[in-house]
Parts: sequence; C-alpha cells; structure tokens
Amino acid sequence: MSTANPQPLWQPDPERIAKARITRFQAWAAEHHGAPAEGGYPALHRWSVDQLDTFWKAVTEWFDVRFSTPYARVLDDRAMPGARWFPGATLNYAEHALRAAADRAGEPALLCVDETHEPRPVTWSELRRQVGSLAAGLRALGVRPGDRVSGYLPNIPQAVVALLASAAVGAVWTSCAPDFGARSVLDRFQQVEPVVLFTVDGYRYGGKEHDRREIVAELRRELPTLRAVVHVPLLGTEAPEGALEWSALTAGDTEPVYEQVPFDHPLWVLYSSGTTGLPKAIVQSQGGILVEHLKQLGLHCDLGPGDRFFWYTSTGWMMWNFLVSGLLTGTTIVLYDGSPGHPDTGAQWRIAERTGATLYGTSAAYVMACRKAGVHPARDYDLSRVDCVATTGSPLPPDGFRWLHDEFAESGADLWIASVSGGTDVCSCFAGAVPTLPVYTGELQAPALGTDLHSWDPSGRPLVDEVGELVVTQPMPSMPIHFWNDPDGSRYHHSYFDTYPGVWRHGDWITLTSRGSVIIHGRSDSTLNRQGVRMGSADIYEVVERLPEIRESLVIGVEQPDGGYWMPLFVHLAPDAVLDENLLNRVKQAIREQLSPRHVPDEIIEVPGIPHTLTGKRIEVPVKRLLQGTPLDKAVNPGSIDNLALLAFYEELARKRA
Ligand SMILES: CC(=O)CC(=O)O
Repeated sequence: MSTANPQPLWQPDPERIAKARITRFQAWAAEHHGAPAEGGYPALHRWSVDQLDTFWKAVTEWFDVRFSTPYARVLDDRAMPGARWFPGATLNYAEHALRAAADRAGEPALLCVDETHEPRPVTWSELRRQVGSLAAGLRALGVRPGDRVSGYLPNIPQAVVALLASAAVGAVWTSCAPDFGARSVLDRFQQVEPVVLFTVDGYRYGGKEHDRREIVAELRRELPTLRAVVHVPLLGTEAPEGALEWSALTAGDTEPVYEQVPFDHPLWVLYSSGTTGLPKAIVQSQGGILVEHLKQLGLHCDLGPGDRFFWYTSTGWMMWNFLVSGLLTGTTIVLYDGSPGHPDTGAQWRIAERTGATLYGTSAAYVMACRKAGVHPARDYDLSRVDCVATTGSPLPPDGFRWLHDEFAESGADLWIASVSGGTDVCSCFAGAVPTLPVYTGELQAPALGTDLHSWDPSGRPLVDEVGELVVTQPMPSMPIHFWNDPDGSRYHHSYFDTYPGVWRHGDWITLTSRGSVIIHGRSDSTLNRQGVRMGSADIYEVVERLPEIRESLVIGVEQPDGGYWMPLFVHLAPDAVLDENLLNRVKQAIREQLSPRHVPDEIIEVPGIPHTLTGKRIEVPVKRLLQGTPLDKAVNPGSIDNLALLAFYEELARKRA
C-alpha cells in the first residue's frame, strides 16, 4: 500500500514548518517535559502516546488552561471505558472560548454568512455580552448545572451564543438542525428531556423559505419537560404563545458568570445513529472537549488569533461543535447558514473568499462535486488567504487530492490539503492534519497526538500496510463520559468495546502505512454515513414501512471507488402494490419530511424479498459486501441466512453495476 505513492503530493516548506505552532510546542515540550527535540512529528507522536499523562499536562500548560481548582492527577483510572481525566480539577469551557474578548474586544469572533454570502461580524465583546445576558436569563429561568438545553437552530450566531451560555451555566447543550423532521428531533431530544428549547420559526435553504412552525408546535407538545421555549424569528414571525423572545433574553449588559464544574462535567450530547434502536446519545465532558479541541485546533489545524476558520456544517453534525471550538484558540469562526451549492456549485469557495478564510473545511463529496462541475476555485476566487483546505465526512479520493492540488498550484498557491477522520463519538479526529508533514495522495497525514491509533486484525494483532479495524488502545479525553439513559453502560460498552475488551473499536477500516500516514476505507459495519452525517437505517425502515405498500425494506450505504456514496433503498412490496411514480414519490416525501432530505436514498429498487439472519435481523453488512463486489461465499455465512436464494438478486445487481 505505502509503496503505491512514494512521492508526496505536497511538502511543507521550511518556513511553514518553522512557524507552525506544533513546532514551537515540540521545542517547548522538549525543554519543559522531556519530549524529543529531534525527530519531528513522528517522535513527538510516539512520546505523546508513550507518555500520555505528561503529554496532556503539557497541552494544558501550553494553552494555559485555567483550572479554578487544581487536579490531583492527569489520568486516574486508564481503563476503557471509565478512564477519569484530571480528577479534582474544575473549569469552564465557555470561559476559555471567550478569553479573546479580554484583549481583542472589537475584532470579529464570528463572521455570519447566509445565502446572500455577505459576511456580518459579531465582535468578541458583543459575543461575550450576549452570552453573559443569556446565561443570566437561563439562570433566571431556573436552569441549573446538568439541566439539558436544546436548540432547533441552523448555523447562526444565536446557536453559538446558546451553546456558550448553556456551558457557562453548566447546563448540557444539545442541537438538531431545522431540516430534521419532528420524528428525528424527538428521537433525540426525548431521550435527554430538555428544560429549554431554542428554536427558529423556519430557515432559508437553496433560495427558499422553509416554515417550521408546525414542527416546533409538535416539539413543544411532545417534550413535556420544557420549561421555556425561546423564539428566534429567522423568518420574521411573531413569537408563538408562551414563547420567549430571543432579543429580550439577550438584551442585558451582563458579564458572563462561569460555573466552575468538574473536568468530567457534561458539556453536550451528540447523537449517532446505529442500525437498531434510537440514536446513541453521546455525552462528552467540558474538560475533555476543551483539551482535545485545543490540541486539534491549535496544534493540528494550526489555528490561532488572526486565523479565520470556515467549515461547512450544520448544527446536526459534530463538525459544528468542532467549528465553535475554534474560538478556544482565539480564531474567528465563519458560520454559514444555507445550501452548500447555492446559487451555484462554487458557493463555498465564494464564502471562503469573502470571509478571508485561512482554513476552509468541507466534505470530500463537495470537493468531488466541484471537480465534476468544472469549478476552478483558485482561478475564479481570490483564495490567497486560504492556507489549508480540509475535508472529512468520507475519505477524500486520490482524484480529489490531485484536483485540489492542481487547481491551487496553477495559481501559484502552496496549498496544504488535510483529509481528516474521527467521528461524533469523540467529536474529534483520530488522524488527519499535521502542518509539518508531507501529504501523500489519498492519505491522511498521520495519527493525532495523544491518540494511540492502530489497525488490528480480528485477533488483535497490529497491522502495517494492511487493512484492519481502526482501534484506539489508550483513552482520549473526549471519549464519551457515558451515553444518556444507559445506566449500566451496556450500550456504550457494546458500541465500542465488545470486539476487543478494553480497546476502542471504532467501526472503520483503516491502513496505517509504514511511512506513518493513514488510509481510511469506510465503515466496517453497516452504519450509513453520508457526507459525514451518520444515519440509522432503523429510522428509515420505520418511516418507509409505515406505508401500507411496503412490506419490508433494506437500506445500504456503499462507498464508491470514485469517492461517491451510493445509498439504495430496497423495497419488498405488499401484494398488489406497484412501485410506480406515485409510490416512489410518496416514499421519498415521507423520508424527507419525517427524517430529513439527507435521508432520501439515491435509488429505490424493488426486490423479491429481504434476507435475514436466522434470528430475523436484516443482513445489511453482507448485502453491502455483495454490492461492493465481494463474492457470495466470502460475503456471508450461508448457514446464518434465512433465505439464501434472495441474495442472488444483490449479487446480480453488483455484477451489472461493476
Ligand atoms: C471528523 C469526522 O470524522 C467527521 C465525520 O466524518 O463524521
């Protein structure tokens, strides 16, 4: 594998290496903590996992983390799950996110962009004022540390203010994007029982207004724990009866009061859909996210004051939380609320240009779409401030690397391309950006610091230059502290620790190359992951099978060799039903409205039946393997299938598509 691309696509020049924050961190850590001064990133990474406690202590000192009470140890219990980080310490995430307000009050903390693509700044002092006012408002509403505060909000400044105000109070933030249908939102928020809901009346997307007032009314009816609803009038409507006005709650001129909470106090709940049951409600801690994101954003992404950080995301994806954490490094963050391709495919490049983004992140799928559409980013937009284009959501295919590289090289720019990968589960990256390392086509630069990343075979043997399971063998601070409503921890355990006891198995296929880079090959289980948004097949079955014409269904997400993602929905129809235009449209409409536009499959295909295991579970992984071209005898264990003959259909389909 690693001999396939012996020449790097890109090399950082000596000036970039010298200026990189990670270079300065290494020199400082060598002087103060015994890190290796020589050997560059590989040596620093080795040290960071061999001396895990010292590394994280160094991170807190380098970034001047303010503990209001000191910690007794860095890592108390190293067991996974159950590791305890910085016991005894208290701090507040929001206080760190707003630090730059002290000396850069008039500079922009946020640049907010809608589909007009005109950036509107919110200064650090204004952001702090609004957070202070809202935190006081939440306290006045009786919100206490540990209470859940929810947002049904797009990527607008109000969402950032509400997250930070919740964190300031010690409340637990959770959000869904407003293109989520009522069922999707309730499947998430009903689990965590929020006491406050921040909501818009609707949103604009692709040049159209989408009124969400009926859905908001349904959320209010179905969330009995709500004590307050706060109305953000994005479409200019009146607050519904009983709702509070955003403007009233944020009008005060109050210094934020930051609740000092234990390091492992919950910061937010993120959701990740699996193949069965409700989405996993993943809880990450204030301290864990603080230090992990300082490391990722400050050292790996090389962000700091003076930078502008734009990542195309929505509040329903962990990349939004990651984006907000850009504030921790004193960076200006760019919030874009709109369609990724409105009014044309080049939209995101135009936003990067107009906001002066220095790090622009997007999905690999968007890069590939631009390539296909003949967009010429560096020729047609002034991207001279863009230092790094980063991608995630799915691995960036080799053609995507080459296209980005060539487009920028033609205009004389020296572009660092960072393909990164992690997940909602850690709200971070296991591997990705390193400003001081070369980039090889199709590869992530290296495992992240403090991340003991390996590729293992089924018996737990480490592999190099071979595809294996992505595992992390030592704890990371941003691993979930628990799942919500999982009192005995069994769901948490089952999600990551069943395969290799005491070791995090993420569910991705990975290769660690002998030159230290990383290749991600897609999901090793059947979770749907479209442009980084993980979706539960169970959600789709529930909606589709409510239609009387559909007897049963099967949805599969297949990573394509060209970097695309094909998500067919197979339907077994009820007797006499016909898969005509009308039924096709009703299936799509049901999915779009009750889940989200992202859940709508690429194709709906009638099948003679859905195969199951002997215990009645639909067999998603074997069908996925068949569709990826694996021969039948290697894709399934025939003795475990209820009707083997049904698999012939999928085998034939794979043959036709090959
Ligand atoms: C960092 C990531 O891994 C984001 C994603 O693809 O979910």
